[in-house]
Amino acid sequence: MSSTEGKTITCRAAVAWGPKKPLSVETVEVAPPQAGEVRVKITHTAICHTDAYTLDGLDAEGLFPCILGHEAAGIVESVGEGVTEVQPGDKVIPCYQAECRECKFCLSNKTNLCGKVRPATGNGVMLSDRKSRFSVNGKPIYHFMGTSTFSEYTVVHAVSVAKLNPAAPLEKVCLLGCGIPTGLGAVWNTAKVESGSTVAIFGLGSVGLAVAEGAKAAGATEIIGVDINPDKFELAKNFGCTKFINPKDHKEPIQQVIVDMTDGGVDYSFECVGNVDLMRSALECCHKGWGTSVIVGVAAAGKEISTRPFQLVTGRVWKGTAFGGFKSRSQVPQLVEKYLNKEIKVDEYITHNLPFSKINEGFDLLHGGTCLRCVLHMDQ
Ligand SMILES: NC(=O)C1=CN([C@@H]2O[C@H](COP(=O)(O)OP(=O)(O)OC[C@H]3O[C@@H](n4cnc5c(N)ncnc54)[C@H](O)[C@@H]3O)[C@@H](O)[C@H]2O)C=CC1
Ligand SMILES: N[C@@H](CCC(=O)N[C@@H](CSC=O)C(=O)NCC(=O)O)C(=O)O
Ligand SMILES: [Zn+2]
Ligand SMILES: [Zn+2]
Repeated sequence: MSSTEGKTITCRAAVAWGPKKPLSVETVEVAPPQAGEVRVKITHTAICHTDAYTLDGLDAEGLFPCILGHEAAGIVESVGEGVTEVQPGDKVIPCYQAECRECKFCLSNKTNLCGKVRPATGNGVMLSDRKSRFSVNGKPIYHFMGTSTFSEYTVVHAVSVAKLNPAAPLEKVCLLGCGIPTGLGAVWNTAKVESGSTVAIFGLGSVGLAVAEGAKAAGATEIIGVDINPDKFELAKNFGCTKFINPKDHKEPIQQVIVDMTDGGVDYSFECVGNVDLMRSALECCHKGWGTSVIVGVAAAGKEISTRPFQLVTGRVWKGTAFGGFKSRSQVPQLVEKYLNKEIKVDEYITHNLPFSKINEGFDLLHGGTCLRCVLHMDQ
């Protein structure tokens, strides 16, 4: 039993007071976990583009003030009534895609989505009482994605906690909380890329590179990387890309360039930017009759996709993925094992490490074009 069990913890957190405002690292109060909840001491958290997307005011569900962060790892500090699957001292990853294993989504083999806590997490509160566990001098601060990992301590729903192998290095496996599983799973679960396939990847950030790694592992023979930043291409080779295209080097639409170079189009494409025009290009570069395009990128509130219906009538498939289609509590531990067995990369995605106190520098790095993932160390 921890000395803080049942008590409010006062700790550091990076508060987003409003859209486009720098985060403010300050003292927050974190209330004890209620029934069905877990309080986690976050040891390491990365910054994902989706954090920046919400901070920039682009998130339809964005609420302020809030504590962002959703790609992290830590150690259970205490659990609320009825929680039996984890206990204080366990190494865990908070999962924004919950897995209650009871709702109709969880009972379906067709999706990794879960309906139990999503109505609460989309409103920045906990399910049991529709209230927040965070406050600053008594003023409530919203949760984010049911994770809020930009805090030394956070409270999450027990159905959102993946228990890890105690041998897992938290400073590395924190990245298995979002981007890497999303890219790998987009290939393995959502598209189900077969050996010998041709693949096009739009956007060679962490997610796009994980798509490349997943496609290579699936036996794809041609993996075309598309990015407007040529500095990404050398790096992308190490993840499996075999060819590169910079749309800025071509007058024709990028989808035509790809159709011309692949005898009619690719078998699979993945949009990993969040740009609706690129989503159209990604669909239209797919092969007639069977080509499948997966939307991974998160587009700003209000944005919509469009294409000619004829593209679908003639056999192309347009789909999307959330967290790569992985069922979180069940499969994140398996991904950790794959990492420990050197079957998947993690270290290669970490380009920067910073103390938590420098979180705003971490966001600047994200926008700089040279950072894949920056890991924040919460004890610094
Ligand atoms: N669906 C899901 O579950 C998840 C979605 N995401 C989303 O995936 C997207 C990618 O995430 P990250 O890899 O972290 O982002 P990132 O910003 O690191 O990578 C984006 C890449 O796209 C390139 N790019 C930008 N505009 C382009 C254009 N017009 N044409 C070609 N390339 C272009 C950039 O140079 C960069 O290399 C984001 O929208 C993020 O919100 C991230 C994690 C999970
Ligand atoms: N609140 C956003 C939702 C944006 C989105 O699509 N989020 C992804 C994860 S992105 C992680 O980096 C996701 O899993 N969506 C499914 C879900 O249940 O939210 C908006 O409203 O646009
Ligand atoms: Zn993310
Ligand atoms: Zn569920």
